[in-house]
Amino acid sequence: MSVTVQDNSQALLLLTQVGATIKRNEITGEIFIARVIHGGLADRSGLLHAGDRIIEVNGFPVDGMEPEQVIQVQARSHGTIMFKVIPITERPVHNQTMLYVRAMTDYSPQQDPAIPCADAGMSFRRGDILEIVDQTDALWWQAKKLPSSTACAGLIPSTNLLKRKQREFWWLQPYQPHTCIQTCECAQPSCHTRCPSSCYSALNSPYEEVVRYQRHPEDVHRLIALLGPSGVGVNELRRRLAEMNPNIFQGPVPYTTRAPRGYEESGREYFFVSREVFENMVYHNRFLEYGEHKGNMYGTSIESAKEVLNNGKICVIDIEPNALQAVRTHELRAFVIYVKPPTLERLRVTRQDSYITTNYYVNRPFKDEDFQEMEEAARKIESNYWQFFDHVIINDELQDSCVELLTAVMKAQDEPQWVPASWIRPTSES
Ligand SMILES: Nc1ncnc2c1ncn2[C@@H]1O[C@H](COP(=O)(O)OP(=O)(O)OP(=O)(O)O)[C@@H](O)[C@H]1O
Repeated sequence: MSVTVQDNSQALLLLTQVGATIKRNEITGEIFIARVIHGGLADRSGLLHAGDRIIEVNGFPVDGMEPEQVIQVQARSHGTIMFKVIPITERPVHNQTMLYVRAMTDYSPQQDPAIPCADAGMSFRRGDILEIVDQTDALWWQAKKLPSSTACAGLIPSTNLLKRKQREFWWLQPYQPHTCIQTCECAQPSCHTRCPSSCYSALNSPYEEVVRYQRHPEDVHRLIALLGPSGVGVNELRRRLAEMNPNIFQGPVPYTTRAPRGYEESGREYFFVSREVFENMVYHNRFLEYGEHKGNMYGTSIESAKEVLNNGKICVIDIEPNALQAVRTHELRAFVIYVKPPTLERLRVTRQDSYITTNYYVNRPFKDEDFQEMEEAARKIESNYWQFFDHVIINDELQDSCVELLTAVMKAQDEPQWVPASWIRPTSES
C-alpha cells in the first residue's frame, strides 16, 4: 500500500484496499472519511460515506492518531478490516448526471503538488475520453478513462480548478502578441486561414463535453477533413479516395480570382469570381480557408462543402490546422483524420520514387531535408492539435493507408463516435 501526504493542513491518505481517503480534524483530532473512490470496495459495499467519522480500525481507537498511523493499523490487518464508524447524519444528496468529456490538455497527478493524494490521481492525455463519475467536490472530480478496464475511478482536477491552473501558467509566460497565423503549417507563401475566435488557448475549457453520436442513415454525411504536414500525402490520399468511387466521394469546388482557362467552366473546376467578391466572402467568414498563390486568391467555402453534403455525397477536404474550429461545427460535424509521417527510415524507403512540389520546384525527388522538415512540422501540429483528431493514419505504405482511410471514413459515417455535445444540443456558441 502506498501513502502520500501532500498537504499537511488537510492530509488525505488513500486506503487502497478500501478505496477511500481519510483526513484528520486538526482541532478535535477526529478522523473522517474524506472521499470514497467511485467503484472501489467502500463504494461498492455502500457501507462508508464521505463525512463518516472513524472511531476504531480493527478494534484500535484512532482518535488523535495521525492519518499515517491509521493507515499503518489498517495495513497490519489480514483478511477482514473492521471499521467502527459514526455515520454522517446528513449525507449530501448526489444528483449525479453522466458526463463525458474529451481532455483538451495533458495531466499528470505525479507532477501536481496540489493534488490531495497523488496515488488516487489519474493521468490523462489530450484527446482521451473521460467519464466523469463524481463531481461532488468542486475542485477534484472522479473519472475513468474510456475504454475503461478498471472498476475504480481516479481523481482529476475539475474544469474550474484546471482553468485556474492554466490561467496562472498563462500569466507566467512572457508576453506574446496573438499568433494564430504564425502557427499555420501551410506551404503556400501567404496562406491565411480564418482565425477562429475560439482559437485554442490557455483560456479555453480544458474539457470538451462529448456525447456518443451515430449519424442517422437519412442525415447528411459528416465532412471528412484530412490534415497533415506538407508533403506527407494528404492530397494523394484524398485523390485516391475520390477515384475509388466518384459517385460517393467528392471535394468541394474551390473559389478563385484567376481567369478561367479555355476548357474551364465556372462551378466545375472553380467558381471564378472577382477579387472584390472574394474579399467580400472573406469579410463575411465564408471560407474554411483561403490563400494567395502567384497573385491570385484561392479558397474553399463553407457553402461549397455543404453543397456536396446536401447532394448526398461524402465531402472530403484537406485543411490547415487553423481551419479546425471552422469545420468542427454543428453544421459540418467534421471527422478529422490526421495523416502522420512514418519514421525517417520508412520515409526514405517509401518515397524513393515519389516527387514533391515546393514553393520553388514542381515535382523534384524528395531529399532528406524534406523528410526532416516534415517530421518537425508533424511534431508542431501534434503538440498543438492532437486533441482534435478523430483518427490518425501513419502514411507508410500508400496502399495500406488508402485502405485504412476508406475504413475510417465509412466508420465515421456508420458507427457511433464521440462528438462535441454542442453539435447535438446546439448552443449560441456553436
Ligand atoms: N505513402 C506514400 N508512399 C510513397 N509516396 C507517397 C506516399 N504518400 C504520398 N506520396 C507521394 O508524396 C508526394 C507528396 O504527396 P502529396 O502531394 O499528397 O502531399 P501533401 O500532403 O498534399 O502536401 P502539400 O500539402 O504540400 O500539397 C506525392 O508525389 C505523392 O504521390
